[in-house]
Amino acid sequence: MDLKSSNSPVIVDPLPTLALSSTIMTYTTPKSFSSMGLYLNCPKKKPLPGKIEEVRAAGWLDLMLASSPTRKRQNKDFINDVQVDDLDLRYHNWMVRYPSALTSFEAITSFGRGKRLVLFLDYDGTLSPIVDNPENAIMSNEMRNAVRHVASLFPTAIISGRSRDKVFDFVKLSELYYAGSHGMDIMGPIRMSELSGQHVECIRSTDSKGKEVNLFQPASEFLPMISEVFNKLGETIKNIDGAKMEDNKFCVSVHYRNVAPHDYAEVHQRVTAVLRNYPCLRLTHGRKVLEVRPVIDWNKGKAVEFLLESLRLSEKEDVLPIYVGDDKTDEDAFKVLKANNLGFGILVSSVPKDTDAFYSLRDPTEVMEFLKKLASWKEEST
Ligand SMILES: O=P(O)(O)OC[C@H]1O[C@H](O[C@H]2O[C@H](CO)[C@@H](O)[C@H](O)[C@H]2O)[C@H](O)[C@@H](O)[C@@H]1O
Repeated sequence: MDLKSSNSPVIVDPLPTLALSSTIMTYTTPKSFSSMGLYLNCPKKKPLPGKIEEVRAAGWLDLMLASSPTRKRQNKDFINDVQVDDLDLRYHNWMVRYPSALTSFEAITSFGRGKRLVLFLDYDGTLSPIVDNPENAIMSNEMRNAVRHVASLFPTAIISGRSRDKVFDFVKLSELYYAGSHGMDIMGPIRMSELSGQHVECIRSTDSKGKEVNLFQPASEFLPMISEVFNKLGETIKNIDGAKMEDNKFCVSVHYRNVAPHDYAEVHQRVTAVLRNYPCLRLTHGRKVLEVRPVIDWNKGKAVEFLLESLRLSEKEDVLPIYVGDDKTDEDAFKVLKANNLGFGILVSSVPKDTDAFYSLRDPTEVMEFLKKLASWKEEST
């Protein structure tokens, strides 16, 4: 794939784009990119903002400050009941547009009757509550049992920003399909197109139980670059109190959940200063986390399409995919389901948010309740 080709699809990222200079490049862009049409032009980056005001002007600082507000913290900041009531009112108004998947359960199941459901689940904030230390984002046994139960009834996949290995270590269920690194590392079933001899860029492998599976890693040629940038970012943020790196294999997380808000701009500036030398990497924003990833046309939405195809469940009218997730990156999957009228997304949020999901759930506890209800419904209806 020619990186300079003007025919490449362009990623449309709703977040502010990274304001960077492309003057110095220490890393050579991989030349032998595969021919799947996933690789995009490495964008020319704008000059690096020098002052906090410029970080704010680019929209990042407000995003970082607003990221992942918890209900508890908001309530604490509010000084009178009227404002708390106002928040509740806004949430209730929002839920008119994005009704609870629990209270709308009957509508969901009557739509799903006679259809084959496929479940896609995000991990952090969906199956496990958001916690200060990413290493401690443990999934409860009750949630694991609920996921195991639905997976015995419907094809089920976890699609996470974490590395595939790490999310498997948390979930520990071999009966699921896993996509790590925001969908850039998929372990799924052998694709039918492969069996019929068509060329698909997957690696044949075996899972933890020795079953033959396919590995799809569209960003594998970025691995050396990602590992180099991981080290540089670690070095640059090491003396910012509370900042923490996480290696997600094909992407890198820079956590600032435990950083004092007055240092947020500093975190952003240092990260963007490193990235100015890597025009083939881009920066996105999650819940108190900056995420660095390759500029390829691949995301959680594409991973959903890929898995549906691998499972021979794409373009079938009797298939109903449901995606449950809490974060900005899950919106790519919500969009794919909505745009193609395939199925629907459920946003996990306790505050009003713009979303392409159809329904909402407040938190992982409600997600668990929803999964249990789905399992009971399926068992009762067969
Ligand atoms: O796609 P996901 O499975 O939701 O992964 C997205 C990021 O999730 C994790 O970070 C988030 O959860 C942490 C644990 O609760 C929390 O400390 C952090 O502030 C959140 O952003 C994970 O650690 C990241 O690497 C993922 O990119």
